[in-house]
Amino acid sequence: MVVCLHSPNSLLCVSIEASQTGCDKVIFGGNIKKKASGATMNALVATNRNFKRAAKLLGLDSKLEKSLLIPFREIKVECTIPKDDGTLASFVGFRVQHDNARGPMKGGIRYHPEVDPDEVNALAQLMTWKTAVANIPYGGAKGGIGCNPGELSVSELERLTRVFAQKIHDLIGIHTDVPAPDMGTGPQTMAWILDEYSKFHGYSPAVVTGKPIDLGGSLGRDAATGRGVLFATEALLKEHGKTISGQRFVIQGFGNVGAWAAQLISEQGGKIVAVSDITGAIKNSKGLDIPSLLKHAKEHKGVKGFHGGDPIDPKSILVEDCDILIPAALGGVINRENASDIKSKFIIEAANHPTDPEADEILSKKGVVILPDIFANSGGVTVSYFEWVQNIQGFMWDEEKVNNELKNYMTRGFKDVKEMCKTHNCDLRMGAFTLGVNRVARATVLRGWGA
Ligand SMILES: NC(=O)C1=CN([C@@H]2O[C@H](COP(=O)(O)OP(=O)(O)OC[C@H]3O[C@@H](n4cnc5c(N)ncnc54)[C@H](O)[C@@H]3O)[C@@H](O)[C@H]2O)C=CC1
Ligand SMILES: O=C(O)CCC(=O)C(=O)O
Repeated sequence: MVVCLHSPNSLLCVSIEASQTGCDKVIFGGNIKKKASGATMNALVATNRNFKRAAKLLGLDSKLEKSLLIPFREIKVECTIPKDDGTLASFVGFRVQHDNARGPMKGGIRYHPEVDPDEVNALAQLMTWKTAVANIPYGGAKGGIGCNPGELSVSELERLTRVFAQKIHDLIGIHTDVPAPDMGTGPQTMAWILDEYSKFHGYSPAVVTGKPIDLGGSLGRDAATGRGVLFATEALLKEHGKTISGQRFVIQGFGNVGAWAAQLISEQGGKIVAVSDITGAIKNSKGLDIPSLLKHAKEHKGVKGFHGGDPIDPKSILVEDCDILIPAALGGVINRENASDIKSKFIIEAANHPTDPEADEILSKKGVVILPDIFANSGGVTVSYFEWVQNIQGFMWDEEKVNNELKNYMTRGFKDVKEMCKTHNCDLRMGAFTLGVNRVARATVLRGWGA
């Protein structure tokens, strides 16, 4: 038997087919670390830096600081599936459970070629602070599989999801860890995980959120992250004596979050002047017709080729002229290389960790106001919480109640963040970090160490 030890040194994006390697089995080895590429800082280094700044502002004890930083549990599993053509493909799946001091760990599962252990770790940590900022009774987790979902058929995606669920089913659960969708996954992915989990543990809809409505999903969850972005933006603008109406927006990413944000913002009179996705970028200084663009993107699987605007270089999207920039795709996109060219006055972080700490410094000197991810995109996990509550109660809320409650949480969250900014004389990112870290630290100390 020939065994091939495979240790990729950069991206964990490979789908290695055993038949292609000439080996009987492919083993993914080593402690794989993704190096920061070009101007982008490693996601975990960046997140730890923000955490440490917050810990310093709070005057946290160094031992407590260390305990909050180390993840509760890191899971790495090999997922091999037969592809539709009969060959085998192996993928690596991760679930990092960062902290459970405030409740069950909570966070999405991402399918993307650039999923790597450091990034999943960073995203799991961000979930811990995010659920605390939102003041919902959860800790933080995140998962991912290094794959390109666009290159897999629906039945391949189903097999991959079921194998992943088989490997982690004992480590997730209604009161331990509750997954949800993230980039490259959606309600159907959650339905497969629910079905696979239920084979081992009995039917348990609350084990995942972001499910299809027919399986106990919540009304309003699909739009929740985008709607939360709208409420967060309204709260920020109000403080600056402005409203959404008449502001010019640029949005990077036109998936679940970006497309819903665009729709809801344009309904409030905001002008979306440019958007991009993986297929391309388009611009119309008079404002894009969002309903037509949504129809086009659905029919053509992307924004490319939309006739209601001019094509532009997707690389320039973040530096397009606008009042408000909304990154709603990948992490680390705003970095030391492009920060000084950014023209917007406000950045609303709909994506997770879109801004490097180095870019934060540059933008702060330019007077750009950044609404940080752990508050700005917390609408998704907040409505996930409502979904979990509805499942446990066995009682479905109407959409108006979901949206009204979401608005209450986002408005209160903004007030709480601002309060911390005042207390610690800091920017909104540190306001949100100190708020989240302080709440988790308090819960940790109250629970004690079982001595
Ligand atoms: N779905 C959710 O409820 C939440 C998502 N987020 C974050 O929001 C961001 C977007 O997530 P979703 O909209 O759910 O994912 P999605 O998979 O629905 O959409 C992702 C979008 O990003 C675009 N994209 C991918 N690579 C790109 C690139 N190199 N340049 C430009 N566009 C690119 C895709 O074409 C697509 O339009 C992620 O950072 C995710 O972690 C945060 C909170 C909750
Ligand atoms: O809805 C959830 O539970 C988590 C959403 C998520 O992954 C995120 O907020 O980044």
